[in-house]
Amino acid sequence: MLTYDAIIIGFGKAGKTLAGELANKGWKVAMIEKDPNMYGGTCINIACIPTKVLVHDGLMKMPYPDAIERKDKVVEKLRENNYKSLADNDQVTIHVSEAKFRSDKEVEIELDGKREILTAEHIFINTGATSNIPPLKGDLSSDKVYTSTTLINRKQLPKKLAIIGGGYIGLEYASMYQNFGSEVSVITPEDKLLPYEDSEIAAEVQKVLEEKGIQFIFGAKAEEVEEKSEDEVKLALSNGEDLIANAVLLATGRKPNVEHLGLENTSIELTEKGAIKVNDHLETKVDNVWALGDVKGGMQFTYISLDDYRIVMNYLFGDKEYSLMARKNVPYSVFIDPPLSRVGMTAKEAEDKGYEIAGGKLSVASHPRAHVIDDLRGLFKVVIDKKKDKILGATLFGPESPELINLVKLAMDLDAPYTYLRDQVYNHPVMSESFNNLFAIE
Ligand SMILES: Cc1cc2nc3c(=O)[nH]c(=O)nc-3n(C[C@H](O)[C@H](O)[C@H](O)COP(=O)(O)OP(=O)(O)OC[C@H]3O[C@@H](n4cnc5c(N)ncnc54)[C@H](O)[C@@H]3O)c2cc1C
Ligand SMILES: NC(=O)c1ccc[n+]([C@@H]2O[C@H](COP(=O)([O-])OP(=O)(O)OC[C@H]3O[C@@H](n4cnc5c(N)ncnc54)[C@H](O)[C@@H]3O)[C@@H](O)[C@H]2O)c1
Repeated sequence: MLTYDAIIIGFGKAGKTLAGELANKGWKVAMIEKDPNMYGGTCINIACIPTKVLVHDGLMKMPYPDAIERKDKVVEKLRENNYKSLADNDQVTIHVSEAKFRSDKEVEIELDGKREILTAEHIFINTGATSNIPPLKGDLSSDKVYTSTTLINRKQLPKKLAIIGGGYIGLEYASMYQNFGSEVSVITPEDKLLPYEDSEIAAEVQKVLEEKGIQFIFGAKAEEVEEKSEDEVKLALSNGEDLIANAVLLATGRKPNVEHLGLENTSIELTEKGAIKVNDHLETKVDNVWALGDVKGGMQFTYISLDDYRIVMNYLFGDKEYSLMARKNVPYSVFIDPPLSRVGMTAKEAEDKGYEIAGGKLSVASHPRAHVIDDLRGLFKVVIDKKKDKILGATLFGPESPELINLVKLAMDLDAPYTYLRDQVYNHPVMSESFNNLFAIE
């Protein structure tokens, strides 16, 4: 049996950051990662970074095969950097193996062809999530059926791409592949786009994406996939329509990676949605066994995984004050063209919670910077608590919104009145100066 101070399962954002920090504090750390192509985790290898390289290169009108090649180089470089950051640390041992719990504090791996048991007082589970495969009849192992991971390894641009699911992945891939020149159809069971977003902005997103040429099929599910020819499949939809495509993307959510983890050999419990159940400090039902990132459910973002790391570090070495409850406003962006970004509540959510609200609204086309960059698409909206003059939320659909939203988040976290963003001296001509007008609320 090999004994460590900490065992970390999964080389994801929280896990790798934690490994480095614990090692720097003198802990002997075992990092277990099942796939050497995943050093650094999901984000840099198969998710945020490769997709955003492709989003960028699609906008630049780079030919698709060249963009795929550039994406591979970026990923390789980042993976190598991530590997080195831990491999060069004498306190860290990297084991390449699938990890499986044998008991609450024992983890089995394969080492030099033999089974080996590792133990530690502290164990951190950071195994991420994996694509949900929808219940679809037909051969899902077909070389024309993809997940978000496999589609971006396809070397040749699909002429016709059918996307099942209209969430983050569905929309980002739709926008990106349309920019490269694919004809894209998105099939979604909902009756409109982005049902949880401000409805006026969601309608604007739909209009802009449809103007790009993306087709949306609402209120429908894909039921069966059937090979038509060497490079075509037929999708049978629940509304009776058929769709012919060269590639099908399954973009129907991601589920926590708990399979094969041997949790049945422990007292660790799962939530109804199959995530690892944790308390406010991310500890599981077993003392000193923690779960961080996608595997513990909730919002699935890299920066949430990083913030989970902060919670655990604060608990182990700090004042124990930081927790899930103490986490402030979390912004997010969907990297469609132009991007959609959001923090806090929509007007409807605020009203449903009983706030007396006022709203600010600005068409991107009315702002000078939009003319400078020749992109007039989009709409910005903010929601204010009328009684306290505080910002309740912002939904920004337009160029540079992924940067802008962090300014609003900062003002909200600092509990600043909305007039703070309204009355700032901003430089010019930039997008943030639109806040002078967006927050000019009666
Ligand atoms: C296509 C796509 C695009 C995305 N874009 C963004 C974006 O732009 N911005 C953003 O913030 N988020 C984005 N996300 C979400 C983001 O990628 C995830 O939230 C984040 O990577 C989760 O990180 P994590 O720390 O939970 O673990 P991960 O990074 O998922 O790491 C888990 C690791 O554990 C390993 N593992 C699993 N099981 C075992 C086991 N039993 N033994 C050993 N190792 C194991 C896996 O191989 C993996 O390397 C995107 C996701 C996808 C799919
Ligand atoms: N920019 C970013 O930060 C970013 C980008 C991509 C992914 N992500 C993360 O990855 C996660 C997963 O993304 P996602 O788009 O797969 O999930 P999602 O939960 O955002 O959307 C899934 C969509 O699939 C639909 N769906 C479910 N079952 C279906 C079925 N059988 N047929 C047709 N449609 C079906 C749902 O109605 C929903 O619209 C997101 O929650 C997000 O946190 C983040």
